[in-house]
Amino acid sequence: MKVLVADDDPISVLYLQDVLSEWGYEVVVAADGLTAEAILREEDGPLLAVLDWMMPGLDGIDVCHNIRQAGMERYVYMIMLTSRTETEFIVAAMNAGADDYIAKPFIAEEMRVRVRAGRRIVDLEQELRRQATRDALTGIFNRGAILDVLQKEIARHARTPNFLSVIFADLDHFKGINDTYGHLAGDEVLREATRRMDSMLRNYDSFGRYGGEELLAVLPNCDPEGALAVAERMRSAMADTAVHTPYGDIAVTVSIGIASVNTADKADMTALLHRADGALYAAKLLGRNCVTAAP
Ligand SMILES: Nc1nc2c(ncn2[C@@H]2O[C@H](COP(=O)(O)OP(=O)(O)OP(=O)(O)O)[C@@H](O)[C@H]2O)c(=O)[nH]1
Repeated sequence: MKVLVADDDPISVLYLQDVLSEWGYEVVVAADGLTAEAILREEDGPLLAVLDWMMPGLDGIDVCHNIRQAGMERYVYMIMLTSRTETEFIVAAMNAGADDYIAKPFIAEEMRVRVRAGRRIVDLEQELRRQATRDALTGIFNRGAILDVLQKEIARHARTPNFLSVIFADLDHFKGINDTYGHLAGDEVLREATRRMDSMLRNYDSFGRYGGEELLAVLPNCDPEGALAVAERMRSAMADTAVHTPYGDIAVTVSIGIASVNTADKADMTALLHRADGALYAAKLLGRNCVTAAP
């Protein structure tokens, strides 16, 4: 796990770097408050931080305050390093958003257990977030989370001329699979189908379970031709090989509807989903196991 050490005293930084690396942490260093804040705000920034109170630019208190105000999605656990241990200072640090403090000069063992306590909180927070955003059966995003991703992608690319595509995929005659092989076999098929289709997506695409056996992929920076190619790969990943389950090999196909929008054209999430859903309906009408693009 990454830990940010923000301190303008190079000796103190070296010592902290030494002990934290020895305990298995990956240390990121900032020599002033502004750099510390910028690092913590990075998309993949550290979730744990040890901040010196006195720093040039922004001090540790300002950094805590700004990070809490930033409304970041992930929680950053911040430990204030301070030579001021009177109650009023501690209260000020905690009020600014610090989670804990350590008196300077610190004893390594105390630092170790306090950072470990922080790590426990961060781990718990991440697990809660995972449970809240993932579908329990398939492990892909749940409906709320994939719609959240789509909304954010639309907002992120608003006013940039760029294509955003969505893919709606629905397993064909899934009720029949449940009826013939049982619900547990249906679950296996659903799990394997999401795994196969997910593996056809790029790293920056997202995949979620929209409803029962209806899946939604969000493809940023992907034009209609690109989306068609991905959807076709998803379709054949299902049609080409039956799903091997303890209840027998089960052949299953998927119908797919796609819709693309140029994000410069004030994309509307509901309208985009509606178009993709219409395309999926058309694919079902065409006899299933095919891909249809919305006009
Ligand atoms: N095993 C299993 N079945 C599910 C799950 N979620 C939804 N289903 C089933 O998926 C089936 C969907 O059936 P329908 O909506 O009639 O669609 P279909 O049989 O796939 O037919 P078409 O979509 O028209 O090709 C229902 O029988 C649901 O009970 C799940 O998590 N596990």
